[in-house]
Amino acid sequence: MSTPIPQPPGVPLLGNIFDVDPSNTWWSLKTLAEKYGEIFQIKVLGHRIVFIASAALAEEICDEKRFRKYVGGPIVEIRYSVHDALFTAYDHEESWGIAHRILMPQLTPDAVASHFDEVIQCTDGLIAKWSGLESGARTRPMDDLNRLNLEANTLTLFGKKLNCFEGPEHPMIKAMEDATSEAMKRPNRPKLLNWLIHDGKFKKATKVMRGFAADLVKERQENPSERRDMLWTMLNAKDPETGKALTESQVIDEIVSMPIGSSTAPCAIAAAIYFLLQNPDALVKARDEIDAVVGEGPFKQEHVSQLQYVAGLVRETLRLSCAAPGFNIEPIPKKGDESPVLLAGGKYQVPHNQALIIVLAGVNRDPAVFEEPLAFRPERMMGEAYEQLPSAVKKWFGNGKRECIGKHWAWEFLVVVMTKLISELDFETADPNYQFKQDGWFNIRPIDFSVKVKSRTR
Ligand code: HEM
Repeated sequence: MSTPIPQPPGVPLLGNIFDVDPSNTWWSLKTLAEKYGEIFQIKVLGHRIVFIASAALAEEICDEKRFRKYVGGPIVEIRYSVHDALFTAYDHEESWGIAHRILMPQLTPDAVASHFDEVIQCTDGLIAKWSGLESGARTRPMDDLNRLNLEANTLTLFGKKLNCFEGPEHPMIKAMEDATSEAMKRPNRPKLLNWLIHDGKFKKATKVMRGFAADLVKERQENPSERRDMLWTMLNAKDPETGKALTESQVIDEIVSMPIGSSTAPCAIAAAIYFLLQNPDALVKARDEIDAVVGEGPFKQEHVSQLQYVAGLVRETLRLSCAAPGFNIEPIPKKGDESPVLLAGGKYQVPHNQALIIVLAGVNRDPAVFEEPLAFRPERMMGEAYEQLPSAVKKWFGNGKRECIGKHWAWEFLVVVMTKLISELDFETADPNYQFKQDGWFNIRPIDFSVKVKSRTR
């Protein structure tokens, strides 16, 4: 006999519509995970969704022999903007393999390391801006970190300097926010309402994002360069397996997908600044390590792998911030077999085609794995201690075949930016009563988090 999957009581007809705040879905899911534990379900507009919030169950459904990525809900909606790109392709679409094989060589650890100087250059822009702020001025780190991310992403992958720190925010940042927020909200609204009221915003954001990508392509075509970067690869490389190249429209799809994926990284950095302010001991340890490894500088690529405490700090940030808050899984269909899928050795049962969403806020804080799961302890994310953790609590970049293709880019960016911020700036909490809360769409960031920042006093 299986155990019923817990579900909040809900209301007649509308089900659990009021249990999930449409403007902060992931915070609602975190709250439900805290209440219901390892597994729970909700029903909205007749759809049942099952959420997984423990390390053991996440480990089980990350088994690629039984389960695969579920392309549904918001991921299907954002296909309006990027079609069958890497992030949005269905399992059966050939486009995924073609794009993956073409683009992967540009995102290996070595390829990413070759852009070290560019990431430093972009980060120097941020540091100059922050150290030039008037004494005592408050700033919201998220705003400038979004600018830094777009600047670094566009420069390293597409060879274009945007000068994002100057003037008003680049329109791409708002367009990504608008498109992803719309994609998250659409599945829970009646179709007619989407069409009547919300299509306009989605179309406008998509036009801005695709226009941004088209301009990058046009500029490169009009000014051919020796640079063999991601953009060159997108425009020239062929899939070694099928011999196919990306079509013009697919190039735009993949260009747009990169800054959207990458916009998770600034969310993690903003959270790391918060965690360090709350944990001054960790800041001291990180500074001591950076001072010992990099010293008076210059900071070089070969230092990155030596910064073990900073690496632990970045991993602990990814664990606790859940900057990418979850990902979707479904059972691999078996021809002619519609029998229920058993979880935890039969303790739970779900239909053969049930969408399962991993809520990392539950998995990453599972008390069965972590002592004091809410404490920020970079040490548990270093060396042997880290190696021994179950793989389910290290899924901040997703799972298996559909794991984040930008994970090495993200890692380099996070370690380099954190190292420079820690060694060159002093942060102070702007509001001592600030309560950490996050919101967001495809990624989550601290809400209304402000700091005071100045050059480091040595
Ligand atoms: C801290 C930073 C990042 C985190 C935590 C993160 C997390 C993730 C996760 C969890 C997935 C899997 C999504 C799913 O299963 O539906 C994913 C996929 C993806 N990410 Fe990232 N990501 C980050 C940075 C980046 C960067 C820097 C890029 C681009 C340079 C990127 C591009 C992508 C793409 C294209 C996919 C789809 C991959 C595929 O299905 O083949 N991400 N990411």
